[in-house]
Amino acid sequence: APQQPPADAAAVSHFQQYLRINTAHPHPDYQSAVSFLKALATSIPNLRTRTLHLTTPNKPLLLVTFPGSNPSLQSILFNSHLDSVPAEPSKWFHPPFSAFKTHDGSIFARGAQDDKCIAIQYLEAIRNIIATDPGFKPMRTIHICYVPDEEIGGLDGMAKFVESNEFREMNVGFFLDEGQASTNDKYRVFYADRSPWNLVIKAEGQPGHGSRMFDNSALENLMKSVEVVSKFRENQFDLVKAGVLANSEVISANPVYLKAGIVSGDGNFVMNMQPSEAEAGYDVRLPPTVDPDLLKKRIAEEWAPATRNMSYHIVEKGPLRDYMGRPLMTVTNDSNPWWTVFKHAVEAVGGRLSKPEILASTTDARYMRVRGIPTLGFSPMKNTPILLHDHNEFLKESVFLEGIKVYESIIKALSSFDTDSP
Ligand SMILES: CSCC[C@H](NC=O)C(=O)O
Ligand SMILES: [Zn+2]
Ligand SMILES: [Zn+2]
Repeated sequence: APQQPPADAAAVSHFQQYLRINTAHPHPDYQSAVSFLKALATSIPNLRTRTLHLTTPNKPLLLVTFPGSNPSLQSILFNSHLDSVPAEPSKWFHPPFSAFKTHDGSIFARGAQDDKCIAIQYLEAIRNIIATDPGFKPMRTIHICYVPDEEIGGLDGMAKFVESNEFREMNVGFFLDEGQASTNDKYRVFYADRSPWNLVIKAEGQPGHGSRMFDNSALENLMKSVEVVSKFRENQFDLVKAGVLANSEVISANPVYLKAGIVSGDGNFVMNMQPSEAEAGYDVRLPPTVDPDLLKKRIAEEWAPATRNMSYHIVEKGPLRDYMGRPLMTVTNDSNPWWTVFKHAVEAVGGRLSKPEILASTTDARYMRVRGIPTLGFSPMKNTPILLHDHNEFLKESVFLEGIKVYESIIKALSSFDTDSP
């Protein structure tokens, strides 16, 4: 194996140890994850830790703090969620909680990209800064939070945290959350997330014998709607395929379930009965640039029209506007000083950023943006296939280590930046 400085080998080993803790839903081992991270943080001089229990004892939130020399300045908060989505071991080359490292340095594990890399990188970056300059003290206080439940919407995690006194007292000025891997030489950065809606459309209709022909059966009505939604989806997707808009800039409406039919005692569907009810579920995502009321009107008039005996239910899984009524987007130009400092810090270590993007999915960043806190999504992984939530998620150790250097630069720059944003 190639020679590796001991600090790098230790950082990689910490990453692997963390990946071996199974924090996948539905039974994430948060206790082990928090004890591990707490021990890792306390092995670094000057870091303090606090564990908060905002809901039940089995959903802890770990807060790591590096106190700044000027507590009157707004602090910086780095975030990483503790949980992962499940993995199907039989579909993986290496067991998903083994953190197996191949001869070419690829580390396979659920969470390697999403988002256990940044959890360890934040801490190792601070460790390196202090190792190089034992007298280093940030001017602004730096916090890292490790939160539960991001993958299931964050209601018992970040949503509760931002309501807490602990959070209010932190006086956060800038928030850095997870991003996504980039397949090219530039790092990606995200200034907004799409907002998720869970949409259920239901049809009711006349039941009847399977042999009868009549109008307005529930399934016939539902299938008409399914076609209409598919057509809308196709039009949106065509804009992406034509290169007019990015994936995350259109509305997606993907079918996730269909439910209909009469089930008999033996568990099979009854074949000669037309059901009186049928429903379809959609995962809908709205970019912050669209008007949600227009989509609601379309759903009411075209996707689930009462004239076809249809009804619908939307569960909005996140806010669309901040407390000032503005779309949830962080400014990425020089009018936002945090952006300028962040960008220069990435460039100072030879990194290049691609054009800021909207994230196609949803993260806990929305809970900060809704409070007007400037927030970027960033996970420094370049030349890396995008494998979050996929089988065989992996990250190369060289990419992981390079990310630590990027955070060293970001942490130093942001924590010593002295004009408070307006
Ligand atoms: C309803 S919030 C869901 C959050 C989840 N986040 C990551 O995948 C997502 O589906 O985007
Ligand atoms: Zn994530
Ligand atoms: Zn995820």
